[in-house]
Amino acid sequence: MAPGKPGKSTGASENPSVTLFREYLRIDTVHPKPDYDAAVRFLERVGTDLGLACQKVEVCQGRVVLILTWQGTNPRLRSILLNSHTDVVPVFEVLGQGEGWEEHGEEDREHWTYPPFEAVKDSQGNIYARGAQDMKCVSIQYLEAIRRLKTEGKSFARTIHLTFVPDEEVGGHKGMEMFVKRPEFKALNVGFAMDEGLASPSDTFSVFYGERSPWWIKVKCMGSPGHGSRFISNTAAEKMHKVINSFLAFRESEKQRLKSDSSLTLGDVTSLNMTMLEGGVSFNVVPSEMAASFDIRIPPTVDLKVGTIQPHPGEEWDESTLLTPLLWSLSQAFEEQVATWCRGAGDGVTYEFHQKCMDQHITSTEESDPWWKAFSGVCRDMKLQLKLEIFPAATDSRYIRAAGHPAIGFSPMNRTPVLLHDHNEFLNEQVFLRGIEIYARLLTALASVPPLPAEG
Ligand SMILES: CSCC[C@H](NC=O)C(=O)O
Ligand SMILES: [Zn+2]
Ligand SMILES: [Zn+2]
Repeated sequence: MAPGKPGKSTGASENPSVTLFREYLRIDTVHPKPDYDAAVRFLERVGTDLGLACQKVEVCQGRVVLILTWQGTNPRLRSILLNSHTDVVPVFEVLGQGEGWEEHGEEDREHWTYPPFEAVKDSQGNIYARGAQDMKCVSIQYLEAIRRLKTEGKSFARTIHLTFVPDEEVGGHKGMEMFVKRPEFKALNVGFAMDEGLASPSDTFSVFYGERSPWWIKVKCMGSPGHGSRFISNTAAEKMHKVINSFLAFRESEKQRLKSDSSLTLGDVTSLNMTMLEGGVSFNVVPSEMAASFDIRIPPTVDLKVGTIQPHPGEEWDESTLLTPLLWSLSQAFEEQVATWCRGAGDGVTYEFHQKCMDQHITSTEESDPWWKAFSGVCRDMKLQLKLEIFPAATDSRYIRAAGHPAIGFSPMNRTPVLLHDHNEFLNEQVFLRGIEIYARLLTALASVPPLPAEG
C-alpha cells in the first residue's frame, strides 16, 4: 500500500507507540462477548517488556483485572493508580450486531468509513477504530509514557500501578466495583488515581473531578383491562400518561436551565430520558399493565438522601405545587420527587431501581491539595488550558472515589470531536503522541509528590 494512503500496514516511518496502539485496537474486546484473554495477554506482554511486575486478579468468573506495577524507591508511600478499561461498546446500535464486520450487510457498513476493528490510519493520520477514544488510547499512552521515562533512566519515590479492568461499559459490576473490595486493591495503597475523560473539540482539555450519579428507574402502571372499544376507567395508559408528563416536564425544566445559563455544562444539571416503553398485547385489548424506563443522571450537587420535604413557614403546598418541576429541582431528596410523581399518577403506580448510585464524592481541585497541585502544575507548565467539569455519564472512577481515593478523569484529546460510542470513532496520531508526552510529565510530578503528613 502506498505511503500516506489509508491502510493496515504500519509503514516504516510510523512511530512505534502508534503501531502498538493500532495493534491493541485490533483486539476484539467488543460487547457482548469481549475477548478479554487476548487483551490481557497483549497488555501483559507489553508490561513484561517494560520490566513491570504483573499480577492478575479474577474478580468474577472470566473477569480478570490485570495489574502492572512500577515499583517506587519508597514503596511505603501511597501510590499512583492509572486505570483503564479494556472493553469497548458494540459498533451497531441493535444488540447482537456487534460481533463481526463480515457478517453484516452494506447498510451497516455505511456507518463506518473503515472497518471498526482494523485501526486504519488515513492520510491525515486519523486512526479509526472502536475504542480509539474510549479508551484504548489511554491504556497505551500510560504504557508508552512509562516506556519513555524508563528509557530516560528516571525513577520516582512513589509506586505507579496500572490496572486494566473488564466490563466498564456494562456498569463495572463484574469489574471495578468488585475489585475495589478486594484485598489486592487495598494492597495497592492508592494515593491518587487517574481514569478516562472525554475528548474536547476546542484547544482546551476536559478534566473531570466528579460524576453524575446514574439512576435507572422502571415505573409500572397497573389499571383496569377491558375491550378496546369502550371508555374503561382507571386504565394503565392514563396513569402512564401522567407519569410520562411529570418525568418529561422535569426533563424540560432541566434542559432549559442548562440552555439559559452558559456557565453550566451537562454535568451540572439532571438529565432524564425515557429509554424504554413496554405494554399491551393487542389493538383491541386495554392492557392491565404498562411500564416506562428512565435513565436519569444526577449531579453531585443534588441531595440524594431520602427525607421529608416541608413547605417554608407560612407556605402551603397543594398537589399542583408538589408537581411543579422548578420547585422540585430546587428541593432536596431526589427520590421523594420520583415517589411524588408516581403517587400523583394514581393507584397502582410503582417504581423500581435498576441502577441507583448514591455515591457523590468529588475530588479536590484546590491548589492546597498536593495531588491537584502536581496535576495542575504540569498543565500550567505545558500551557494546557483545562476545563474542569462533572463527568456527565458514569465511569469506573465512581468506585475509586467511593473507596475513598481522589480520582481525576482525563483523556488528553483536545482538538478532537467527541466520538465515544459513536460511528467512525477516531483519534489523530499526533494528538495521541502528544498525550504520551503529557502523561510522562504528569507521572513525573505525581510520583514525586513529597510525603504527605499522613505518610510520616
Ligand atoms: C450506570 S452503569 C453504565 C455505565 C455507562 N458508562 C459508559 O458509558 C453509562 O451509561 O454511563
Ligand atoms: Zn470508557
Ligand atoms: Zn464508554
